[in-house]
Amino acid sequence: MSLEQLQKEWNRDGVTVCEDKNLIQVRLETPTSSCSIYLNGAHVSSFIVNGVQQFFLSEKSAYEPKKAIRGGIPLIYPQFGPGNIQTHGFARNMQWSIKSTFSEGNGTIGIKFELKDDDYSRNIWPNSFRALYSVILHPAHLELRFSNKNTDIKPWNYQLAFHTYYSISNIQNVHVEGLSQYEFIDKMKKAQKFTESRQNVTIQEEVDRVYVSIKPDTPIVLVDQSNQHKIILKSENLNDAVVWNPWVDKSKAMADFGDLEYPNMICIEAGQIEKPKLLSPGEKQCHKHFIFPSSKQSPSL
Ligand SMILES: O=P(O)(O)OC[C@H]1O[C@H](O)[C@H](O)[C@@H](O)[C@@H]1O
Repeated sequence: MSLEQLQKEWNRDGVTVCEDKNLIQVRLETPTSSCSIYLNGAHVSSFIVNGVQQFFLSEKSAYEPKKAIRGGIPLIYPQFGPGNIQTHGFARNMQWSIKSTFSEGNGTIGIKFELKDDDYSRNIWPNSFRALYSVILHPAHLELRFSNKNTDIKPWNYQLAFHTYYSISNIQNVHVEGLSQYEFIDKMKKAQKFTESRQNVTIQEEVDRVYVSIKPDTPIVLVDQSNQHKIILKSENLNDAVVWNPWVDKSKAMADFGDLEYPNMICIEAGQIEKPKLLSPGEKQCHKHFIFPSSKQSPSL
């Protein structure tokens, strides 16, 4: 569908379809918040509350069809990896279509995207699926709902992650709360398992960990001490959380990431990673993730 057709079909109060960096993007807006989502990957690239950008986006990111964007929220599906197919799956590389826009009251504005298997996906992963992804912008927080259905005649399993890149003042000023006493798979140490002993998880080197079996309703909190900014993360039906910062060497090795950008970002990813979900033919699963920023500027949270 052309940009003009998409605009005619979907533009309304609080929803604008536009072109950005040669890709189609949808912008959602409430009086106090906004967010942008590329159809390529249904990739949320920006989330602003009370004028404060919450997400990191690399200046070196590619913006091309079939390529992942470095920053915001790459949607990782149907595999996190390592596994049989490309790391982090293919959903972040594919063009999603818009299914509907909606409001659930209280000043919210939402958009639902759809992705189904096609020749490209079946060439990578030989299974039929239908995925729906709703991005719901609230006046002061973001809600993400992902559901997927097995439309195949055989069972298959999947992993999922909201691979969110947060913008921070400096990695030295931040810590993550809520992970204490959880086991984690340390990808920097041959995927061995350890138990987190710290109340406040800080980062002083390359970190790549999957914290597992996090109790439902446990909030994870990203605290930036320099500007009193906090981001509270909550999930439903997602058991794991990744903490990642590439630090010096890995930053240099990534073509789509600046060598000196690592102090200004941290990824905290809510996901279903350690134990993939099995879906029988016709079966469906839903997952939710919520991002609540709060700072001195927005004391209501
Ligand atoms: O380069 P990407 O595929 O986007 O992956 C970037 C990073 O994402 C995750 O956090 C993984 O745990 C890391 O191992 C990986 O390096």
